[in-house]
Amino acid sequence: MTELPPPLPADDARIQAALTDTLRLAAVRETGLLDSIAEESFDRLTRLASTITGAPVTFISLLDAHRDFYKSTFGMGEPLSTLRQLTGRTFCHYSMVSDGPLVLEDATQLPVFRDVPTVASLGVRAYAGIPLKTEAGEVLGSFCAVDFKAKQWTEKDIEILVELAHSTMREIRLRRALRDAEVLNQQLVEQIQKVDALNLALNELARTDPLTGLRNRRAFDDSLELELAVVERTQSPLSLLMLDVDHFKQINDNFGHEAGDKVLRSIAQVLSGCVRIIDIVARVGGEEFAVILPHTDAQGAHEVAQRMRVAVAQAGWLSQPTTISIGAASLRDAESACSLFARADAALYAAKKSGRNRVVTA
Ligand SMILES: Nc1nc2c(ncn2[C@@H]2O[C@H](COP(=O)(O)OP(=O)(O)OP(=O)(O)O)[C@@H](O)[C@H]2O)c(=O)[nH]1
Repeated sequence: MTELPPPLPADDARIQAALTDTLRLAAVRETGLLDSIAEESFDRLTRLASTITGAPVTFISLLDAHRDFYKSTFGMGEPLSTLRQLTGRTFCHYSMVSDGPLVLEDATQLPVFRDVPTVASLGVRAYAGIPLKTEAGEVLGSFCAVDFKAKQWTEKDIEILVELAHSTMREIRLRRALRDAEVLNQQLVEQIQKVDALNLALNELARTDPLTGLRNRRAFDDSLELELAVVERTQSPLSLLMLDVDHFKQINDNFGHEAGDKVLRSIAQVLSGCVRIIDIVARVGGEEFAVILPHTDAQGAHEVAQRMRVAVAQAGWLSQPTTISIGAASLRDAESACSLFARADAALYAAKKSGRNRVVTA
């Protein structure tokens, strides 16, 4: 490389303008590498550069507005290897504004370059820096090799450094693509979570009676099957109440459909207020309700049913009392949900037949 003329140092104003150029700085920050820790994928490249060129020190610099950040250093030794950033004018600044590789055999012999602080402070004499250029033409920093004695860089040395600078840029692009993919992935996860939440809400809606907010018939059927499965394991008692509002047609006829709706909502509240948290209250028909009472025998079920009947009768929502009839049935050995439901319903029918506003146990 001795036949190359010594490079002309760029003037300070040009370097300063390039250092603080907003597009270039944005590109540097976009790498996401500033202040990041050392990584093998970059260290491998600086190590290789030293091995092949024989330069004792190699490094990858990223030029922020007011400091050089070293993403990877090789051969600097302690404590220099922990010095991951430099301030003041550096060779990399000249490399940034040089059109191609900046190759200096002996900085101490060259005007301006000899005044670069690291010449005096660290004893740097030879420098070869390959600008790290984005596809848009922004220079992020340099891939550099340094020697502490004058060095005649061979063409092969420079070719290798140029190749490794390309590899560094590929690594930077790859990291960027990975980050973008991670962001996309995160967005996808969030979308899936939203859809899941919506599905959950929809499912809940499909199982809820819109008028009273209680479980609807479908949810009731599922709950009864589930509770029966529990009973099969635990052998605990379980009872079912079927409730029907007495003469509800008259309520609608006398006070209007809206008043009828209001009564249904109020009954739902009263029934819910009469049970434990594990009990399940559902609206299973127009003016029909059902209550599943886990861990409750016939006597317990009768007590709950009476409590509900009295609470509704005493409510006084309308100028005439509202009453309910209740059929109660307790699960028999190996009985199906269907059979239990039919027996409770038959008991309800008996309560209606025998005068209403009463509880009949199957
Ligand atoms: N307001 C209102 N009325 C309803 C709703 N669903 C059913 N109904 C009414 O409830 C009434 C039920 O009447 P019937 O089945 O004859 O029974 P009932 O009048 O309560 O008489 P018994 O059950 O024999 O005491 C009908 O008039 C239905 O229109 C509802 O969501 N809102």
